[in-house]
Amino acid sequence: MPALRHLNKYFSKYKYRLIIGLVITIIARIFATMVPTLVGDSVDVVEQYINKEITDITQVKTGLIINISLIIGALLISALFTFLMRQTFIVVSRFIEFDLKNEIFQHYEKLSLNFYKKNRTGDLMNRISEDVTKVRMYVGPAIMYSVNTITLFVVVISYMISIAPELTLYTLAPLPILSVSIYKLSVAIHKRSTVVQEFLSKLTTFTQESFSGITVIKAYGIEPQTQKNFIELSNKSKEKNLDLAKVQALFFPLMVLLIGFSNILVIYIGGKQFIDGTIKDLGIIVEFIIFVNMLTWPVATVGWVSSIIQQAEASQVRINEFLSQEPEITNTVIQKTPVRGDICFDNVSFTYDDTNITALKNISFCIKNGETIGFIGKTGSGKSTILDLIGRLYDVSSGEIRVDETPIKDLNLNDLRESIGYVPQDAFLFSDTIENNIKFGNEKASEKEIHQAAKNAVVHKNIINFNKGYKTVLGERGITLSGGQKQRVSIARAIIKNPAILLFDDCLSAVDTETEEEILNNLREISENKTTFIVTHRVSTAKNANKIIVLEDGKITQQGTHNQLIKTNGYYKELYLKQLNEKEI
Ligand SMILES: Nc1ncnc2c1ncn2[C@@H]1O[C@H](COP(=O)(O)OP(=O)(O)OP(=O)(O)O)[C@@H](O)[C@H]1O
Repeated sequence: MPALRHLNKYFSKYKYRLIIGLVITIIARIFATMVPTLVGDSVDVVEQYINKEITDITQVKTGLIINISLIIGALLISALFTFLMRQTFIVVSRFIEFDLKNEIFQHYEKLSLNFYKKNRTGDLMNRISEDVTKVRMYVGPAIMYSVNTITLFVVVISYMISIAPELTLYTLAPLPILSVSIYKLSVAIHKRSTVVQEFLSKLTTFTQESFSGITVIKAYGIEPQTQKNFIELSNKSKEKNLDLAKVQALFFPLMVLLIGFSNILVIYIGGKQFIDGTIKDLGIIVEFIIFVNMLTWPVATVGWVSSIIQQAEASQVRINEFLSQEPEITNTVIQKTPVRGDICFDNVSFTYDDTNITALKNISFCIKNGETIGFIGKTGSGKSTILDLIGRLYDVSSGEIRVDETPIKDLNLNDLRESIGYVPQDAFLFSDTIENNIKFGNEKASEKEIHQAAKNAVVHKNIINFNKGYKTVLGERGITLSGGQKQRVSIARAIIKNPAILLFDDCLSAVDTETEEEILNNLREISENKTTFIVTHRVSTAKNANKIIVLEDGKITQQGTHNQLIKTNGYYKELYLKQLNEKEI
């Protein structure tokens, strides 16, 4: 089980708890094994009375009362320690589950965007939830039952051998069959439950997508078709569930059958040995029947535990596969490197690994702190890619980006990202209050600062019109903002961070031109001591920039100020005239 070695560090972390668990288990089992002996003794007392070896009934009664009190005492102590055993092992398994989930999540966060493109979200989620749960079954129940079984075996079997070796052999003979059968059954159950799980995921994805896209479903009137697809899928799911139920139903009958068989063997062989005098006391047979029943579940768990370990190993292999991935972009600089915001692209080219699309070709430009640069160009011309490279979401394929004269790779990555306020093309807001969504840019922001940022992004008035104002919850359980409102909340989030570099990726596209004008005016003041990048399709958004760069197919085709560019024939002038006409219309 090489993959499961990854968990050794956690076992070592919780070693004292595990050792205590081991001691508790041994105590619990020792007290539990006292019960059959006491029952056997009680039968012997009665037997001696019947055989007239004891004639005083009071002596029999006293013997029985003492034994019964001892049985109750041993059972209570054993129950208490069994409770403590679960408390120790299962609690440790929950701790390890928590640690492992955190380890995976932290690692996910470090991984680069390429990792997220190569792997599906469902897969990422499965490894942190389902796979961790399977691993927990190994660190919790599997270890607990193994310790329990080994302890019980050592204590019980050595005792059984000491009092009736031959009978012990016959009694234990069917148990390995039970163990192997349960193992085979567990494997079959696992296979079928994996299929059931897959169908459950399919059903969940289907329903989730249907609810998210309910507007489209209703608008196109495809409810009957959706219903049909759902029924087909849930029928298949039901069939797989029935398959699983069939093998699950075999579990307990199989156990009962094999226990019954062992009991018959004890009675038959024990009876014969009693008759021929090999066994002296009838109490031994009674003891052995109880022992067999005590051993059955632990023996069954050997098979069950083997299957749990196999599943955990497979899950840990999947988890390790992600944990072993190195982030493509790492922070190699420990010392602080504060960022002022002078940025130069020096002959930068960039090709996306997965699509092999060369999004940028020999791009060179410089911008100083306090200046604004606009990027304009057809869709797919490489504008967003430039912003991604500034935040080092990707590293350039060739050329160099310098920030404050330092190559971007020689900057402390955390300082670089902390100095950036980024407003993406698709504004993403969390299912949280508007206030918290804005504060995401600066956790320490006061209420006044939040309101000011929202005012600068011209969304304050919209927010206060909601019943709960800034406390309005967004997302699935809350209200849905319009596209333009989302963009402006996202702008407020960047502004409140007060960063050295502001990156606006086509984030005014859903805002009317008047509001856009108002936001741009506010930004002019805010960005006085900042470096601002504005990506847009609208001339009106870029026109006040100190420099405008026109991109086409990843190359710079034009650059200059608005006034220079409208006098030069080319894409910018054409766009300007077109948008001017639209405005007049
Ligand atoms: N994450 C990505 N992985 C692979 N290829 C990408 C990725 N993002 C963009 N591309 C490709 O790179 C090229 C440039 O895309 P980019 O998003 O930079 O263009 P854009 O000018 O911002 O476009 P738009 O105006 O439509 O936002 C496109 O051909 C696009 O298909």
